Amino acid sequence: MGKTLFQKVFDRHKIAELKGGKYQLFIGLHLIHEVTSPQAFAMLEELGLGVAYPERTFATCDHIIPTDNIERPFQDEIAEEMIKAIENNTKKHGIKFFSPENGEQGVVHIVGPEMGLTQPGITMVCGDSHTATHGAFGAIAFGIGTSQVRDVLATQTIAMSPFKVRRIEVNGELNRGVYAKDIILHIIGKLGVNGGIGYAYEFGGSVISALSMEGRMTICNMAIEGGARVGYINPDEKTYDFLKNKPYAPKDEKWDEMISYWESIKSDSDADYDDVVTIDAKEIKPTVTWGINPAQCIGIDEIIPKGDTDGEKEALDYMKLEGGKPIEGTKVDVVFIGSCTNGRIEDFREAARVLKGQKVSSDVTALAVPGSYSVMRQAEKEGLDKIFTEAGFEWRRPGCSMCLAMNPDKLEGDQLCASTSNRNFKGRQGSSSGRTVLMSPVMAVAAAVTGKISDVRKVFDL
Ligand SMILES: CC(C)[C@H](C(=O)O)[C@@H](O)C(=O)O
Ligand code: SF4
Repeated sequence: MGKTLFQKVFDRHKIAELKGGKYQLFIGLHLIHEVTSPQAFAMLEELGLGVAYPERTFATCDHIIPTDNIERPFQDEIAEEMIKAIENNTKKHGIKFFSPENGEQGVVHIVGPEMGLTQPGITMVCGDSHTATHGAFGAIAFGIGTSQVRDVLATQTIAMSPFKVRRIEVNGELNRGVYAKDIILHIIGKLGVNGGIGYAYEFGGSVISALSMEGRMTICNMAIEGGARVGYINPDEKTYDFLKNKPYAPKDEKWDEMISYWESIKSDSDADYDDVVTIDAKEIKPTVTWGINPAQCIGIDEIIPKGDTDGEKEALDYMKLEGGKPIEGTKVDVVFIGSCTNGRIEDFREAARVLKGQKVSSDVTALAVPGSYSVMRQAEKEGLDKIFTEAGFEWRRPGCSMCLAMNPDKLEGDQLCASTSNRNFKGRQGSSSGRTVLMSPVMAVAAAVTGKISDVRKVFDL
């Protein structure tokens, strides 16, 4: 029996066998941000320890950063303290900081790949649950808690048990108006928010292979929303083309050497999976959430569940939606295009393509927030920002923004937000009664233009 990429990469990074089925695993790359690193550095300080491999650690600031007025000091004192802490900690320990001042800042899961730090066959961690995003390159990447951030800073290793591996194959031809976001929402809808607990998800099949690297990142980004801490895709030519010439990508002979390593860690064709799920692309429609977790989703032309279970009742109640009715036509107050799920250049290109020449509905507030300075610069170079602003969107500076509202971008009261982010939990977007409906960027544009949750296939000539 052959091995999966997960098994090969895990085995290669094992240092020692520990008690209870755990291993000490070497971590190739550690990304840090301002929310989960300050206490980790404080714990190191208390223990009198330094950072073992500062050259394998990279920092950015994303959650708390304002997206309109980025003048320092930030108006919010806590935000200012947090950015100061990461500035000081990175300086003290000789860690590279992708700052707004040097024009390299962005959401951590967008910056890693665009810098060429995210590479196939590495182990990587970040004190952030959406770290599996980097699995799109064939890395074994997962989120860790603050005490593990401390451990990785101090030792560059972590204690963990391997995951089982579930292969999720998506084959066939995608329907019109269906994007990576719809695919992953559909998968989570099918397998549930807890379906992936204990598993790494290996995404494959002809539909996944045909996706761009941006689309693949959207898929892996949401693995955790299905309970899987790791989500990955075997590397291929697209992966290598994306990586080539990125600032931290291997160069010259090292590049050729790495290609042979990357090829060697792909899952074998006879790999032994713990589970296999096959999905026919024809089943997948433009998908939206109607509830309070990402598995509570339906095709845009489907009916909201009636509320037969307590979970459904709770969700309908919170969302102020009526079971048994269509979701299409529900009034939208805010539209948010951005986040580490859908804040990449391809997302803004596709959103701008359908938005061009249209106007945001007069009662909708619409934000377009690039995932990083690099995305922002590229979008502006292509004139995409103009398309957004002329339509009535606000074009902002990079950050997590309204994805979780640890910054001034927040919903008010029970506003309903059509959002390209990854979580529709209660209160997620900054108001304790705010409502989130997850969808793809083009669906968000359709919502912005019509002021309602709409079927993109009816609104635009795709
Ligand atoms: C703040 C951070 C720890 C958190 C995470 O772990 O994912 C955030 O990024 C999120 O998306 O909820
Ligand atoms: S964009 Fe959202 S999901 Fe991504 S890291 Fe920021 S807060 Fe978390």
